[in-house]
Amino acid sequence: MDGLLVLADGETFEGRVDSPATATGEVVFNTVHSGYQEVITDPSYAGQIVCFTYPHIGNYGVTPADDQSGRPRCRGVIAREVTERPSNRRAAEAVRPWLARHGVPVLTGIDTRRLTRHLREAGSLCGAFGPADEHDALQAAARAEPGTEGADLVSDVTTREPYRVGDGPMRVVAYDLGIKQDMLRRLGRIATVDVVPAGTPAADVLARRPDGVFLSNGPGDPAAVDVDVAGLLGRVPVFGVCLGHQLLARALGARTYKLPFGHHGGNHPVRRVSTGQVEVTSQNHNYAVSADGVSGARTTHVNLNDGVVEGLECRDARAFSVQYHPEAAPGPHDAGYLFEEFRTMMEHA
Ligand SMILES: NC(=O)CC[C@H](N)C(=O)O
Repeated sequence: MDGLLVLADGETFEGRVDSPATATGEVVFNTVHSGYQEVITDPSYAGQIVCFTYPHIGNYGVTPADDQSGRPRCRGVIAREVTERPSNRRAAEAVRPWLARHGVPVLTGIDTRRLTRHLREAGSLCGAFGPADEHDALQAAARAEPGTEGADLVSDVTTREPYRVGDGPMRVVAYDLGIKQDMLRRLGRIATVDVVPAGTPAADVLARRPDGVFLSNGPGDPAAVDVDVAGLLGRVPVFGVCLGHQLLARALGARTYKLPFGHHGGNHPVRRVSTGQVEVTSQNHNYAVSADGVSGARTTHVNLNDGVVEGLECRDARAFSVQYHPEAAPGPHDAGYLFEEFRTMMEHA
């Protein structure tokens, strides 16, 4: 049926929707060419509608091994075209029925290039899409949507009970702030990992006598997420990724701020300051760390597109973090070495 996306600033985009269901959330664009399933099941996208700039998704279906959590996490999916029937006969399911089964609306046929240009110029905006004859209701929903600003979406995605994965030689406690499965797979190769809920006190974590603590990715505004990182610093090695990077930086005195439209893709160039080497990275974040105000830490990685701080290290506290995703899923594996650096830090602690 005819569909319509209405943004909070009134901009509209005509397309097609599969059902009368509507989707409301902060609209972000992701530029990956493949890996739509990893993006859609990444809990970091909770509260958001994802627009794929790549014009055609779904051609290899969905496969459980690619899930980054138990189900799709974004509020809605926008793409120029979503394949009806995957060409990959090994696929467990096609994308459209998979999304329908999980209640995630799909909008296709819109001018995704014009939407992307608009978000780049206007910045991330909340929006709502649904049947084309519901313009006024969609505009009201878009304007009423709080988005991720100040939103603690982590509590919606974290585990309620601790659980254990992996069989590596080290002992790691990982805060589940919306943790991706491929992060757990990478950690599980270097450690036996106790995954704990977001609200776990630092004292409980330290009582497990870990060799290291991992702070995971996750949705929403880091300023709205309450994890006692300061209670860990100096007592145990800490490695943070994406939201975990932002929380570590805040515990070190840094300010976090919202980027105009974030970094969401698989080809962001990041320079490693110590070697000058450039890593092509997988990224998915709307907030960033301001370098000023960080005490006792140095910037280890910088984004070559816009100079955003992409990594920090606090040698005294045996803590380091990156804004981008070393586990990829989706995207390149250039930064996989960071998990070995975490293991080395724990071995020499
Ligand atoms: N992938 C993430 O951990 C995202 C971190 C944070 N929610 C942001 O948007 O910046």
